[in-house]
Amino acid sequence: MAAPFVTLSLNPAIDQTVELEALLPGAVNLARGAVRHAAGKGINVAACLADWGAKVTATGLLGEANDAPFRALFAGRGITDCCLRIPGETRTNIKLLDRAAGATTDINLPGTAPPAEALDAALAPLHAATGPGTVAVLAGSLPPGLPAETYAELVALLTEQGARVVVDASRAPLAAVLGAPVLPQAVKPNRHELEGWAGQPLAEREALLATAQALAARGIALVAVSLGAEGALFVTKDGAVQVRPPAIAVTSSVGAGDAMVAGIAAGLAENLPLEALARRAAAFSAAKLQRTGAGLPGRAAVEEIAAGLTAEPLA
Ligand SMILES: Nc1ncnc2c1ncn2[C@@H]1O[C@H](COP(=O)(O)OP(=O)(O)O)[C@@H](O)[C@H]1O
Ligand SMILES: O=P(O)(O)OC[C@H]1O[C@](O)(COP(=O)(O)O)[C@@H](O)[C@@H]1O
Repeated sequence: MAAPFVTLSLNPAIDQTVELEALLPGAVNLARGAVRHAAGKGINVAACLADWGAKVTATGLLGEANDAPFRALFAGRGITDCCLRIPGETRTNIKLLDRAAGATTDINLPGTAPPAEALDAALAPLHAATGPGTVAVLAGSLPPGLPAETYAELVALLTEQGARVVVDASRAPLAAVLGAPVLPQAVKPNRHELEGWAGQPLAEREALLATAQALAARGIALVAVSLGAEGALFVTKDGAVQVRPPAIAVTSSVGAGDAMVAGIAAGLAENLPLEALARRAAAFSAAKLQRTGAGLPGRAAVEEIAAGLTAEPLA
């Protein structure tokens, strides 16, 4: 039977989070400590959905030399592990938490080029886990050597299989998805990614909204534009809302976007109306911000946060 949720992670990562009093570029920085987590966009989405209580299958590529943290995460969360192991290591991305500035500096490595035959072998379980009603999440960068059209082609194939497809990508893969004849059900660019696609700054909310509305008018059912501490815009062809985050202490913003993607996927699976879906997605992010590493505190806590949020209608 097809899984309700399937994620694809072609370029996952181990996130090494290094905590500093203050980041001083060009100087010797003494860290308070460091932690390592299995991560990457699709993996983080799978962890959040599993913590929400959903049945999730994780597909994609993992380096066989350092897959222990991923195996532990899948086992701990009850995620079905259908990731293909390939020779070598999954990349390590560095996250520098600057406590004084309250900011995170991300250093994301390119990842390792997979062997030629690996892509088809990795995609077979994705297709096997997909059927009518599946929500398929394609998230994160592509490793070196994979064509920019990889996600765009998958959107068409998975849609043909009856899935609702959510894409979280940037740069050339995002442009390919947005320019393809078959569009996904939902996309979640952040401001920077949407500006990169539009080829111009989108400083004002009106410009962001107009760009998102143009994409929705072309046939993407939900366009979510995440704006960090300003929250996010959620746009359909029939309406638009902004949800602002609750006042909470931020432990780590790494993975907040992935949590939002998971919330969108959970909302799509239940056919939630725009306002409820937006509050759920923002609540997933808010719940994630209170912890380092992927995941949520559990469904009841997330629902409580969602109940306290307001979706402000936009003209
Ligand atoms: N510093 C922050 N304070 C409050 N909420 C935040 C903060 N950073 C992120 N969020 C929440 O997480 C969501 C996703 O974060 P964002 O940084 O926009 O995504 P991405 O990680 O994809 O760049 C935001 O829409 C917002 O709801
Ligand atoms: O696949 P990319 O674009 O290189 O990003 C990978 C990085 O993004 C993350 O998934 C976090 O993403 P968000 O902060 O946007 O939610 C990290 O875990 C990972 O190191």
